[in-house]
Amino acid sequence: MANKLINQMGLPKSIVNIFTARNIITAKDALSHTEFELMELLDVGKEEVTSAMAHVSEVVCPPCQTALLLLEQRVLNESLAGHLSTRLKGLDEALCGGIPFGVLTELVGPAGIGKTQFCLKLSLLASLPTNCGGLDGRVIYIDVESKFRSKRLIEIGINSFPEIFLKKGMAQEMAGRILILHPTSLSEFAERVSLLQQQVKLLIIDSMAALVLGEHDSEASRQQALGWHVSFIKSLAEFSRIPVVLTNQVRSQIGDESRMYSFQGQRFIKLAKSPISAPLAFPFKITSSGLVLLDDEGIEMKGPEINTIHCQGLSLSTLAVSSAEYILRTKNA
Ligand SMILES: Nc1ncnc2c1ncn2[C@@H]1O[C@H](COP(=O)(O)OP(=O)(O)OP(=O)(O)O)[C@@H](O)[C@H]1O
Repeated sequence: MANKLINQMGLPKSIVNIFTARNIITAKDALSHTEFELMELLDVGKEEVTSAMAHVSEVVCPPCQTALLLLEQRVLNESLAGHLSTRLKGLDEALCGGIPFGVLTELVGPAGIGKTQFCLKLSLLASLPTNCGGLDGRVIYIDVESKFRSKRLIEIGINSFPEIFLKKGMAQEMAGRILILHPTSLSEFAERVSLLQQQVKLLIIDSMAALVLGEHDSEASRQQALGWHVSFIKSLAEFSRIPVVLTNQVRSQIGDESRMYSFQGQRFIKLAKSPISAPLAFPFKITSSGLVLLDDEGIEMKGPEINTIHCQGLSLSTLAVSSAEYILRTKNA
């Protein structure tokens, strides 16, 4: 707007010529002066300058918007952008339809909480036909630590969508839509990024931390690499307008990193850092059909508790779903 040309604003030709003669070409050039300076510079009267500047300001000023209009636009953008339904009623409602397209969604929690189980279910949902509520697409599943189990995928499919998975050949067809990659680095994946054009409707990276840790020795170089990785994946999400889900394991400062927690108490999915939802926590369990919410209402969390991940020795164990800034947490959060 500031670079808009004075001679294209519908001002009288006489005044345009005076501006041009004094090398005042754009709206910015004109608006950088006070009216008195312009009177002196252009050698014209106050009335003419005031009227010309009012016209220039009007042309370059962004149109007025009400709060209601901004809200309506946001809702419209959201619905155009789309969501991948998780089929977890409370979570979908809080997320305005599910995992959003075009942005990164991070699943973070301790080992064994259910991040991979959640990813398996999302993969199935993206590959299901649209008349069954899916996206009828292909999925790229970056399985960094070789935790993908096709047997478990089929088990979740049969128990969640028996009408599809029990039909002859359908389980194979659905599973065939999920392409598993085992890159040892993101650069290796980046070389195959053209795969995203082939009807891919979901990208999963399980786990992001492992992808970065595998490539770099020192903490400083990891953090630097993470910045690059996140920008790259963010732009992939924005460019391809598909949901991108990353997992990230929270590790205990004291514990043995490799062992799974036993989760004696209740597991919770917390919705943290969502730009559209209240900070909610949903109790869940894992069954043969995948993650199941025990309550669709959710518990509203007040204060910093929403960003806390509980793991060992506590009754509350958490899987956090967040769709905002990305933080590499290699220590107990
Ligand atoms: N068939 C099943 N029925 C019920 N629960 C299951 C089944 N298969 C796996 N689980 C549960 O899933 C949990 C493991 O989840 P998952 O592998 O998703 O963990 P994760 O968060 O991805 O861990 P990591 O960070 O180590 O990859 C186990 O606690 C187990 O209780």
